[in-house]
Parts: sequence; C-alpha cells; structure tokens
Amino acid sequence: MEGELFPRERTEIAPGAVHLPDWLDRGRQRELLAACREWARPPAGLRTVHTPGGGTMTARQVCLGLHWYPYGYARTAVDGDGAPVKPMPPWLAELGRTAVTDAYGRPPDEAYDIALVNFYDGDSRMGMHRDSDEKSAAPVVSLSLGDSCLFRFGNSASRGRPYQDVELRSGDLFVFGGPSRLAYHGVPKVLSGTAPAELGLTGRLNITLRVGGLLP
Ligand SMILES: O=C(O)CCC(=O)C(=O)O
Ligand SMILES: [Fe+2]
Repeated sequence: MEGELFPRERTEIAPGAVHLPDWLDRGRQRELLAACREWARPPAGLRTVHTPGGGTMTARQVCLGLHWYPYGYARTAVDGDGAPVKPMPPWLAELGRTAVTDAYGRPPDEAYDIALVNFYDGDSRMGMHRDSDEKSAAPVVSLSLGDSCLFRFGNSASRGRPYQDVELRSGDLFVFGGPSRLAYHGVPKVLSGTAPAELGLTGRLNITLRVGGLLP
C-alpha cells in the first residue's frame, strides 16, 4: 500500500536485526528483477530444493557465488543440473556492503560472496530455520521484490515464540547480524497480488546476501 498516513520507519526488530522499508527505489528494484530473471535461467538456474527428511521447499531457488543445498555449500549445483554456480557479481557484493553500512552505521568487515535468490508464488512459504551453514559471522542482508510477505523473526534458541511478524514489501531491506545472526526466521505467508503493478512481477523474490567464510 502506498500513500499511507504514516510512513513506515526504520525499526530494530531485535538487537542486530534492522528493517529499512523502501530501501531500494523502483528503478533499482527493476534492475534487480531483470538480473534475477537472468540468474534463474539454466545452467545452474532456478531449482526445487528437496530436504534430506523428504520435504520439498515451496520457494524455488537459485544461488550465486556458492551453491547452497541442504545443508552446505558447493561450487556446482549438486542438487540441480550439476553445472558450476554462477559468479557473485561485484555490484551485488557492493550492494550488500552498502546495506550493512546503512543498517548499522558502519561497513561490514568482510566482502559479500554468496547470494540466494528465492522465488515464491502465491502458495509458497518458508519454514522457521537458521542461516547456519556459513563460517562467517557477518550479517545476512535480505532484499525483497514483488509481493509483500509476512516475515517471522524469532529467537536463537527455538523455532517457537518469542517471535515478531514483520511485513516485508517490495524494496524493503532487512539485515540480521550480531546477537540476531543465528535467530530462527521464516516466511509464513505471501500476500498475493500486492506487488507494485509497474514492476511486472507476479509473486515474490527474496535475495539474501551472505559472507561464506568458505572460499580460500
Ligand atoms: O524470503 C525471505 O524473506 C527469507 C529467505 C531466507 O530466510 C533464506 O533464504 O534463508
Ligand atoms: Fe534464512
């Protein structure tokens, strides 16, 4: 919703977890969307992720820099077509650095070298989980495009309460690091049909930027 009575404000959801609404302007959102469409193409393109327990993730995913699979990182799409993962573009690493600087008032110590792009259609969700396969403690940077969603941000001890639900809209930035780096989080609901019409996206894209601490 635009033109609302009170502008949405920067909010610290938990220590080290910061929501910056409307961080990307429409032009930047369009550029990112165009890039996501290219990354989603084969080889090593968008795929369905299966978990070892027999589950299927409803959000489809493509990775850059290193390929995430449940539960580790590889240089090739080991659970997809086996092709080498696409490189992390320097401009995207720079966007991660700028995001952390804006969220925390100081730049990160390390360079962003991994991106996970998740595509959610109207029925997709993501269960509560921690981003714990990275060796670096650098904050996770999350960018949202398209449909809004309910993002659930919890605690580091369990998937349950206490947690807070935040609406993430197209262009929003969410950064979680420090004491919140290993907090459980998930996406219980995508709000279908809420994407800005001029973006031309049905569904939701989320891009998380991470520092692996894994490359030599
Ligand atoms: O889609 C989101 O907002 C969260 C994605 C996420 O948690 C992940 O990729 O690990
Ligand atoms: Fe995550």
